Amino acid sequence: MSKTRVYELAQQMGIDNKELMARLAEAGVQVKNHMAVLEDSDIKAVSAPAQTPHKEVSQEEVRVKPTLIRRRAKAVEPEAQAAEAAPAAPAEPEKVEAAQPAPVEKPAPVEEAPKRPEPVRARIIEAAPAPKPVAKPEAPAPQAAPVKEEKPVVAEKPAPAAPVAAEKPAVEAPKAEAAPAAPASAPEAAKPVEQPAVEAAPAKAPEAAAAKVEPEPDKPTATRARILGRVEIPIPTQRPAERREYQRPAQGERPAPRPGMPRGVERPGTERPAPRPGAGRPGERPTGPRPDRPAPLAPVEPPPMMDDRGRKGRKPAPAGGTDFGKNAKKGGAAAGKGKKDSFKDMLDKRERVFEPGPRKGKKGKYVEKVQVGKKTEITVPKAIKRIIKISESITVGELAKRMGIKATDLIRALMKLGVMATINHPLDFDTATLLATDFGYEIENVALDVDEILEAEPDAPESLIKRPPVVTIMGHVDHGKTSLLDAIRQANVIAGEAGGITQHIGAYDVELKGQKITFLDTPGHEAFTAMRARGAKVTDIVILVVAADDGVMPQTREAVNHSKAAGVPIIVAINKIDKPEANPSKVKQELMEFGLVSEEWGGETIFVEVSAKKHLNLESLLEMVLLQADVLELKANPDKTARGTVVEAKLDKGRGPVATVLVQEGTLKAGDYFVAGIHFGRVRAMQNDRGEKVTAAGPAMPVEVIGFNGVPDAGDIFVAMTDEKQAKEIANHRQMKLRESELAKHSKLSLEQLYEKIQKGEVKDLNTIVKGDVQGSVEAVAESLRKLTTDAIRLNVLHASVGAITETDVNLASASNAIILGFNVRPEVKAAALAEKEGVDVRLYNIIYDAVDDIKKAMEGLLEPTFKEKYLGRAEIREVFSVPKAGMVAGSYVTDGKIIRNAQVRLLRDNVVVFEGKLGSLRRFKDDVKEVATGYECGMSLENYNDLKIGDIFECFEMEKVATKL
Ligand SMILES: Nc1nc2c(ncn2[C@@H]2O[C@H](COP(=O)(O)OP(=O)(O)OP(=O)(O)O)[C@@H](O)[C@H]2O)c(=O)[nH]1
Repeated sequence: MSKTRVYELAQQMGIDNKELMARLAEAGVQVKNHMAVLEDSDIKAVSAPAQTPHKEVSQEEVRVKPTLIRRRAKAVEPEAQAAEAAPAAPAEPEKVEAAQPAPVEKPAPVEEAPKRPEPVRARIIEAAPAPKPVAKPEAPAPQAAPVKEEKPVVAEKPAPAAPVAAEKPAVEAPKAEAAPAAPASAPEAAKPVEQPAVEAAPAKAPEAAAAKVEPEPDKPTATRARILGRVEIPIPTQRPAERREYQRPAQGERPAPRPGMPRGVERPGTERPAPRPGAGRPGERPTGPRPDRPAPLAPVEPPPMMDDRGRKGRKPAPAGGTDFGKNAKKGGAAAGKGKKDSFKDMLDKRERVFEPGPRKGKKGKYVEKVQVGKKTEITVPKAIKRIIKISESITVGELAKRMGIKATDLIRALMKLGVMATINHPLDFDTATLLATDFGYEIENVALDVDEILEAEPDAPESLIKRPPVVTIMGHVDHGKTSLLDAIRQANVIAGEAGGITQHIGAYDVELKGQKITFLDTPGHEAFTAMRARGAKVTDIVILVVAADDGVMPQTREAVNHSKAAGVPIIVAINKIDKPEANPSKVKQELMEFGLVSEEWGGETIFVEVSAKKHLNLESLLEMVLLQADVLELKANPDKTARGTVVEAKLDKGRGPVATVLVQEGTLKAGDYFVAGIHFGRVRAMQNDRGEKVTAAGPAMPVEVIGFNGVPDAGDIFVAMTDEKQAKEIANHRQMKLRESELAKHSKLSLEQLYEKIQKGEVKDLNTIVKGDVQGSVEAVAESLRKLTTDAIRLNVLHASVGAITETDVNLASASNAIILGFNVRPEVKAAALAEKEGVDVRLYNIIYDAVDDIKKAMEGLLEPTFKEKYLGRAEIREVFSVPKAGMVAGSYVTDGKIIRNAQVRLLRDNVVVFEGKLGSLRRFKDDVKEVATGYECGMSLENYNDLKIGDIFECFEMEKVATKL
């Protein structure tokens, strides 16, 4: 080769000029620079077999230590190519560690291997120059192992092992299409299996080399490469290689590598797997790529991904796609123009795709849209809308809503005024006005003038007709009030409506000679007073019962005073005249001092001597009542909407709230709307005291009305209305008023309590809440308790109503440090639990006097350590059986706690105690058991009590001795 210059040869050899010059120097050829012309002999000198491997462009091997070779080479086998393709590897200066020096038999250089134990650094030579050697057919020819010469890897220092390695690749040349690193014959040189690392780090060499491979694909097939050793592959730090199946292409159908697109890039799945630890024994033949293992050095994701993304319109990347980093440009340039993206580009592209940050894309897809929001316009309502109409009061939340502001702002404004309020706090007209003004609003009070609406219109005299008198019986304890009422009623029933079943509805009417008399069935002045305190004027005539054998007693006196205060005429019934010791005269005499002078003694008071027991003079008593009624000229207009008074009320499990209404004027008809106290409703049904259904009730007729929305209080004025809306409004209005007053009362009370405690030291207030089964007893208890107030202790009844003790009651008690007194009622399960938690004392009684007695003792500090009931559990009756000998047995389900055989038990029906005593039996299936826990069924019977009904509740408890609290 004449006129071959150094740089040309270097190019042909795929090495750089310096290196060639160094080799030339080694070979004794002196050149000045890369432009120097070389003689053929010179060229031969540097192309000597021993050195050929070094001249290989696409492979380098370095013996790092005796047992380790670092090598970078282009694979001969497809796998190898693929591996190379894993071009993600950083540029060329890849360092690969070969496991062993790979002892090789044949080629001489192999033998040298052991002689060169010193580690050598390998370097991949750029692929660009590699093609040239291929073009030189003679280069490989001269040597026994021409293939070796084509080794793509060139060690800085000739590595003897390299040639050895080169031998094998030859065999695999046919498949070596992929061995882009090895031009033409090169494929053989690079033993793919051995150099995973190399493949991982292939430079651009592959592409260029691959292109050259095509011309002589079959050349290398003659021999088979041998394994020199294993290459230790550094653990990739970039990104894990993808695990893909490698499919070895069939011989002959090897596709020509496209220029600019390295094999590996196209087929990333062929990355060579990492050698297993310990697998790198010298001479061990590689088993080929292990597709099941991830290639450790496959830092770049396969391009197909990009293709898959279908991103179009991107500028085609230059060839030399495996280049990265500093070699990227170079490689790209060297490889010429490719149609595909370079890896770097692709990587960039990929990054772009996944980049979370805003990025300006072609379509603006990733451009952050900064939209400037439209400024909210603050609208000012028209003057007419700035007037808020309220009805007496309004809650904080509602006022805020109407003004279009936040409730918190309003609460803040209230705090400035010194009012701590919640969103549901009611504001009166004045406060609301004050607040609204601050926010530019006006408040208009459109409150209902309830009194005006409910005011009874005066009736025209001609519309008034005679009505029956309403009578209340009063008297001292045990003087026979109840007996007299019963006797009158009994006599009346027998005389008139035999067969009628008398009902306790709190009032009833009797008839005498065609004239009716209505009796209120709540004897005692407490009830009378309580009703009167509510503004109810119900009673026309009072029958004062005085036992002829006992005379005037304290309560007799009270009754007289109450009656007089109410302006109600009194008819005195001297009872028990059947008794031998009866002394009616004494009674008359005693009553004189109260201004009750009998007619026979020149007075105006009617006295009738009766015997409730013997039914003596009952008729004459009634006659006197009618006579008195005549004197009173009791009249009413029946032809108008009804007005009346609630006499008694209760919550009936089946029918809901039920109240006995005494109609005082007008006529109440079924279907009428009405308002009663804080409740309203519509008359769904009515029945009289004999349980008969009635459709209309005229003046002085007591009827039980169903259709209330809540349980009214005794003494509530009942007004029938034609307008439902109005009835509802009035009731709601009253409710709000009541709440306000209760709130005020409670806070005032506790403040006073605190003040008094500070001022008076020992003085205490005792707050109570009274719950009972019927209104009458509740009123009576409340009244009795109030009377217990002494100089030392003031007794307050905070709340008294009909029904079970609820959580609300307990809460109120807890807040006011009150005790709860229950009469024939029980706490609901949740209420009992809450009471326990809050430490609220709940005392349950069946007898009013027991309660009063307890309170009295407590107030006097005489309350002895007592037994307190300990709640154990509840069971609900699901089925009732009649068992011979045993009586009624209840199939029950324990809903709470446990039922204990020997504990005490009470039977509750609608939360009212109907029996208290002991269990007769407690069984599970056929066995007697000591206790049954929650969730189990059992059979229960009561000792001496058989009135068991489905739905009744057994409440199990035991008595515990506790220290007195009060
Ligand atoms: N001998 C006799 N005994 C009577 C008569 N009326 C009532 N008694 C008895 O007197 C006792 C009390 O009678 P009640 O009707 O319960 O008296 P009360 O006034 O209703 O009693 P309290 O409800 O406790 O206020 C009972 O034992 C009655 O049997 C009567 O006319 N003659």
